[in-house]
Amino acid sequence: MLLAPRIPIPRWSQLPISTLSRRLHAKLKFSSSSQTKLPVVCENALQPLEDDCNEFLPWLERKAGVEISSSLSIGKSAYGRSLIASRSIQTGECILKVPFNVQISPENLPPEVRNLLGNEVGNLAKLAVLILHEQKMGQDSEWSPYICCLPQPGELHSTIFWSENELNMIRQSSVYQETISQKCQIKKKFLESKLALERFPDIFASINFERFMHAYAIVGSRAWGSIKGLSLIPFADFLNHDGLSESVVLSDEHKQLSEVIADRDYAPGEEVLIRYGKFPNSTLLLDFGFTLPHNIHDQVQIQISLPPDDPLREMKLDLMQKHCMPAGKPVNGFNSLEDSFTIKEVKSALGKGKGLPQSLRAFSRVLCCSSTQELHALAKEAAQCDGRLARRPFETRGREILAHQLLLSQITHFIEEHESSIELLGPADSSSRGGNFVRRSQMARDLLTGELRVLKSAYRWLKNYIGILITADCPNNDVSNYGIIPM
Ligand SMILES: C[S@@+](CC[C@H](N)C(=O)[O-])C[C@H]1O[C@@H](n2cnc3c(N)ncnc32)[C@H](O)[C@@H]1O
Repeated sequence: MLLAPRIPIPRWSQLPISTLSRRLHAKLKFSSSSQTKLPVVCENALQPLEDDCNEFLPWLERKAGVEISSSLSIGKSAYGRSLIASRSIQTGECILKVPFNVQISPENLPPEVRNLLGNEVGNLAKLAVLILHEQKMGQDSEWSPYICCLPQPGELHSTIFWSENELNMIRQSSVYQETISQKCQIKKKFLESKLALERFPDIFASINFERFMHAYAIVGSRAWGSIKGLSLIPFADFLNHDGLSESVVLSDEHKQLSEVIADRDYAPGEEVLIRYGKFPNSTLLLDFGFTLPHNIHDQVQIQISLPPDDPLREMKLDLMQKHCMPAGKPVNGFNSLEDSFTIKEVKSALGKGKGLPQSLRAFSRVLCCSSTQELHALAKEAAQCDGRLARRPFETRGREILAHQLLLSQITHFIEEHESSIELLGPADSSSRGGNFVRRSQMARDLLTGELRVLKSAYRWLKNYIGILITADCPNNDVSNYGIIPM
């Protein structure tokens, strides 16, 4: 997550650390409506904390030398540890302030370890090493009360911890591939850190890849990043996520603290939630190990490729590269025309709201060209406009229809794949296997149904667009000239 700077007009934007790192080289059930935010009656009633957490806040306040919160206490909900209003909270009230001096950053690593970890290791891995170090110190760690509260192995549900069988449930989603890449990335970080760790066998001898990955996932799901780097913010990191909340963790450089302002009133006993970011279920699942049943930020990543037997393949590839189309980038060093496009929910099939990404529509226009003349015409048009290829509808309506029919058939294919994967999962909670499998099946279902919703919205938009073109061109719906099947 990214800390929003504490500036007069707050910027409500955050990113999870692991998403950031990937880009750079990373129940108490509440209704999801921000208007009501009433607790939904469920089996997961809020429980007072039965473990040492009663002592946690006083310990942190002693360490910080200031009061951190007068309105929150630590509780347990189905989301794990959580922060609960210990009295009425008013909208706009500052509910916690955690000074920088009790935040944990790579600077807190013992200098002899820190100096051995090169820049290439990165802050996320350094913080993971720090957690492993403090765990080894046990009661002697100055952070021991905090380290004890972190999730244990087996308690995290990011897809990096899923078995091959469990991962198969989400094979149709891009999260499947992203999980594999993320595990490779963590392995790389482990090997880079290992060289340094081996110099301290008494501390790190028992550290294997699994333990490193667990520590890495802890950091990825609960550290905040800012221009200064990356830090764990004890107490603030007990706050759970609501995608509709307007509360985020703010950073005040001037006062040297992080704080949270309530975005609504809370009654005593209610769980206080913040927004980690405007994250789709794919991000929540990979980086945080949970999903939301209906996530308004859902999106789907689709991959479209140019058929290898397209006679104009080389020319199309060349043109796309010249015009810096994302899909023109060589993949794995090969001249492959394939890339992924992100589709968000298309709000209305009738033209209101956002349509499909322009880059995707441009890609399919290039894909459907069947002569060198057509491609030359696209290049000429791009040169005369803003340099971007195929951004305008084809002048010949039939070509525009074909380009969008091509997209429609791809989207239909993705819809069918998602539908059969969801069917294979069976109805919710019907699995005879208990524990993690049931939980992860539900996450897979949330992920795939969210992506399906987005795909269907794209499908409706495309059908509507094609329908308009066909009707405009062929009032009698005689589309036989185009070789198009009437819809
Ligand atoms: C920053 S920590 C929040 C405190 C955490 N519950 C704990 O036990 O320490 C983030 C983790 O909390 C859980 N979490 C947060 N919001 C959630 C939600 N809306 N639904 C399910 N789990 C959630 C996930 O396990 C996530 O990785």
